[in-house]
Amino acid sequence: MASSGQKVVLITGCSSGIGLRIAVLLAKDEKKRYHVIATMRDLKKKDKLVEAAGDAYGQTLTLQPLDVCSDESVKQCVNSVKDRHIDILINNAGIGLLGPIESISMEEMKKVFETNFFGMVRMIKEVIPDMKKRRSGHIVVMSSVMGLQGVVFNDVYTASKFAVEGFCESLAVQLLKFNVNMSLIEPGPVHTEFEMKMMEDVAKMEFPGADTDTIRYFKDVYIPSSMDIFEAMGQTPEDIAKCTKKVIESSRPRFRNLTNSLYTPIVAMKYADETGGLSVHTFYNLLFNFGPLMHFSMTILKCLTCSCLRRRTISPN
Ligand SMILES: NC(=O)C1=CN([C@@H]2O[C@H](COP(=O)(O)OP(=O)(O)OC[C@H]3O[C@@H](n4cnc5c(N)ncnc54)[C@H](OP(=O)(O)O)[C@@H]3O)[C@@H](O)[C@H]2O)C=CC1
Ligand SMILES: CC1=C(/C=C/C(C)=C/C=C/C(C)=C/C=O)C(C)(C)CCC1
Repeated sequence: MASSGQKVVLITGCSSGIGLRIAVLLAKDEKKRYHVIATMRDLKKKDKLVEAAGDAYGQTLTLQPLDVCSDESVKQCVNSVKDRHIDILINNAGIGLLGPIESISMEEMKKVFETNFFGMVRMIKEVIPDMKKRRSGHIVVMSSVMGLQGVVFNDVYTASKFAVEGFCESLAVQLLKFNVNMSLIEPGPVHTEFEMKMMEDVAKMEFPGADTDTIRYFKDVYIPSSMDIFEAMGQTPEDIAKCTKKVIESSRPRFRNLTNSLYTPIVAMKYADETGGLSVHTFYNLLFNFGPLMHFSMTILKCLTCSCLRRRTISPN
């Protein structure tokens, strides 16, 4: 149970990756300012978290089952919290989906929206009545740079994160009237199981319904370039956890928080040309004309990220 003065933080999707690291970092806060309710849909997967939490487990960190795709599970979990008092909700649970849309079933696409978008909405709907009543609270959402800029062959995942962005941007205004803050964290590539799960899915894919050219562009052009991007730009889940901690500890938390300054030019490009042409053609060229030279284009990207742009992101340290 939280002791007085401690902030209650509920985090979704703590069995691995970013959620696990945020839970551990907050639970190990040296001033013990947080009581972390780390949730996961299958408690059989708790070992990695329990081990990483060490002494904090059972003290500043407790576990609860929570599946963001189930109304009942969300209700049960929030009801299990003393007085339903949650100071900070961190919506982290999410899944990826990669590949030509011709090969992806509608069921798979709906699952991505059910988890990434409706899962977040379900959580927020459950906690805001109490936060509004108390005139205090902070909702943090793990969005993505793919919520700001579309990326080829990530069509459905990107769409789910765009939905997250639109929803939160709209709700943030109303919540501010009740002194409830809303913050989006916008990571680029992060080395977690997310990356592994997607690559495993791709290896198994047979691409029904897709033509040979599309399959070739996906497997021989996109995948190697994407691996280069992960290698050159990839952050660790610890980096994202540190950025998230900074955001929740800020006296005036920002709404959007890029974690990787290398992405700033990509996002800026979108706002530099409202017709969208600059983004579409730059991405086309980077992938199809400079794809084999991706290492080289990564260097250009790094040069573009000058110090004034760097100031606009939150460094993990
Ligand atoms: N890795 C990356 O490159 C990036 C990731 N993100 C976002 O970060 C978030 C975390 O991803 P990351 O840590 O990388 O990936 P992981 O796959 O390591 O973690 C995802 C977590 O979400 C959980 N989850 C999935 N479905 C549900 C559900 N229905 N209910 C509850 N939990 C669920 C998973 O649980 P289980 O073990 O049960 O499957 C797991 O704990 C996601 O929202 C993702 O979109 C954003 C930008 C980049
Ligand atoms: C930037 C960029 C590319 C890839 C970006 C990738 C792979 C981003 C991954 C982001 C993730 C994993 C976000 C999770 O939410 C391409 C298309 C190769 C073309 C050149 C520019």
